[in-house]
Amino acid sequence: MKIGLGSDHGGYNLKEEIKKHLEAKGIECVDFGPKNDLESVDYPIYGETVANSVVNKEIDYGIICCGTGIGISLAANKVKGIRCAVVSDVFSAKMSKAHNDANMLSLGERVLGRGLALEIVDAWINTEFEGGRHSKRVDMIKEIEKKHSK
Ligand SMILES: O=C(CO)[C@H](O)[C@H](O)COP(=O)(O)O
Repeated sequence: MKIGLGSDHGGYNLKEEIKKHLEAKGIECVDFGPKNDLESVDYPIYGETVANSVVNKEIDYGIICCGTGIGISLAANKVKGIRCAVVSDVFSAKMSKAHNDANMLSLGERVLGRGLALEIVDAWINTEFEGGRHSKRVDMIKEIEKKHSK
């Protein structure tokens, strides 16, 4: 499994913690930046960059962070084919994969402690999409996307 990571300055430390955590498990990570949190950067750039890499199949999944997880997820979700879930609890992390087939996860460094954030990451990467009745609903989301991308 290859995971792309990105953040803004507000999510930088959490991105670094997630990278350490995943690499310690032998999971390959591609870090799309930023390289430090010394300056303020704009989250849409990093949300879109990681999202592009997911839809281009250069990576399997994306995990992105900003202060709240919200802004960067909104940017990622503008990329056709992305289903990015902002998550703050383990149950929603599991459901975002099992029911919604989320291909990106977004976390807020100013919302979550490190321990919970890493539990959420583990729950998310270890959960599979269940398919079945959920496939039809995910397909309906894709239809909406098609309708609005003309
Ligand atoms: O959470 C975020 C977007 O949803 C950003 O990280 C946050 O807005 C950055 O704020 P500031 O420039 O004040 O550090």
